[in-house]
Parts: sequence; structure tokens; C-alpha cells
Amino acid sequence: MEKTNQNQQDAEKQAAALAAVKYVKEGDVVGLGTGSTTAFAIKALGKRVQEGLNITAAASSVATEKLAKSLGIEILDLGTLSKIDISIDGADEFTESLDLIKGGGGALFREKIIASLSKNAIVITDASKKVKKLGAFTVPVEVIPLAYQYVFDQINLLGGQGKLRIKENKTFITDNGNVIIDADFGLIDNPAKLSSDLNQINGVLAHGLFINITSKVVMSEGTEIIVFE
Ligand SMILES: O=C[C@H](O)[C@H](O)[C@H](O)COP(=O)(O)O
Repeated sequence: MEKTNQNQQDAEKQAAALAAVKYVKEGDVVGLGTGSTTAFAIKALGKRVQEGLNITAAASSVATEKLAKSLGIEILDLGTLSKIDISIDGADEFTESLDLIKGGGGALFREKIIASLSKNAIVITDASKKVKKLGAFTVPVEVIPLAYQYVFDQINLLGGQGKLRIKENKTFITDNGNVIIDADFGLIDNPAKLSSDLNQINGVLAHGLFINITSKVVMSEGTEIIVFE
């Protein structure tokens, strides 16, 4: 990506993050996503905490937990929570019907738990993430390692072309100790059906299709903030 485009995209990510952080209220339990867009939100939230806002938070990744703690945000154990007031997370793609693909950073499982627990699941993006149909971005599928080949073959039977995620010349391992298959299904006509088909494969911990979980998408485009809900 050219530098000016990158700067523009970062400015949009930050603007969406700042707009979303305004929804957080005193006393809230806040779910924190993962990724470059969410990092802007965590920093803005950290600033509000330093100015006196009382909140607690749940983190969707080790990286997010580390960043949040460094800014003075108190982190709760996700496994003990039965509800989250508000969550803020990014996405790799979204449609106006609030269906998403997530997991580009590999945090999809904990992100899905956080979004599912959230009364108000807010997604923040720059304008490049908005699509008419999901699927140009491959669907990340988190797989328990011993089920790798089985799941790979099942994805193939569903019409997908899987690829083991490699990062820095090594197999990418998630915070949960699993691997990721990035599955190319082409443009997806029925994301809800694909989501349910993937859920039924033994060995799949989670996949990156987020259907009917999101409350609103706060998107920044140029100088404008557009909210889809
Ligand atoms: O696993 C990572 C997450 O789902 C991210 O929210 C997603 O990949 C978007 O990341 P970014 O904000 O860096 O584009």
C-alpha cells in the first residue's frame, strides 16, 4: 500500500476508534478486540481511564491484554464473565447487514466469545473494509492441530480452498495453541449457511464469519463517521 493511502487508512481507523470509545460509560465492563484499529481504541480508552473513568475490561488476546494493562486498564478473566456491557473490535470485512469476516490477526475465537457476551458489540473500521459480499478476504478457521488434515479436507468438500497460515516462516499458532486454515470460498452467497456448516466440523474451534453478533459498525470515511446498525 502507498504511504499516503496507509496514512489515510490509519487516520480513518483512529477516527472510528475515537467515535466508538465515546459509547463507553462509567462502570462498564468493556470487551477489547485485537488488531491495529482496536489498538487506537484501547489507547483512547486508556486516556479516559487515566482521566478518571472507572471501567474494567476483558481482552481478546495476549497482545491486547498487555497493551491495556500498560495503559492502566484493569483486565478481568474472560472465563468468569456472563455479560459484557460494550465491546469494541475491528474487522477484516463487513457488509451493511452487519455480517463480518474477522481473524486476520488470529484472535477470532476470543473475539467471538467477547462479541457473544456483549450487549453492545461495536465494530470499528476504515472505509476499505466495507464490501457488498464477504469473501475477498479468506475466512480464518481456527483448528485444533490434531484435526488439521480432517478439517482441511472438510473445508475442501464445502468448496473452499484452505491454506495453513504461516507467519515469519513458521506455522502461526494462536493464543489458544491452535493453527489457522485461511479458507478461500470466493464471494460468499450465504454466509449464515457457511458459518453453520463450518461450525459442524469436528476440530474447528471457531471461524471468522461473525453473523448476527454485531450491534453496530462505526466506519470512518474521509472526514465522515458513518454508523451502520
Ligand atoms: O484477529 C484479528 C481481528 O479479527 C482484527 O479485528 C481484524 O483482523 C482487523 O484487524 P485490523 O484492525 O488490524 O485491520
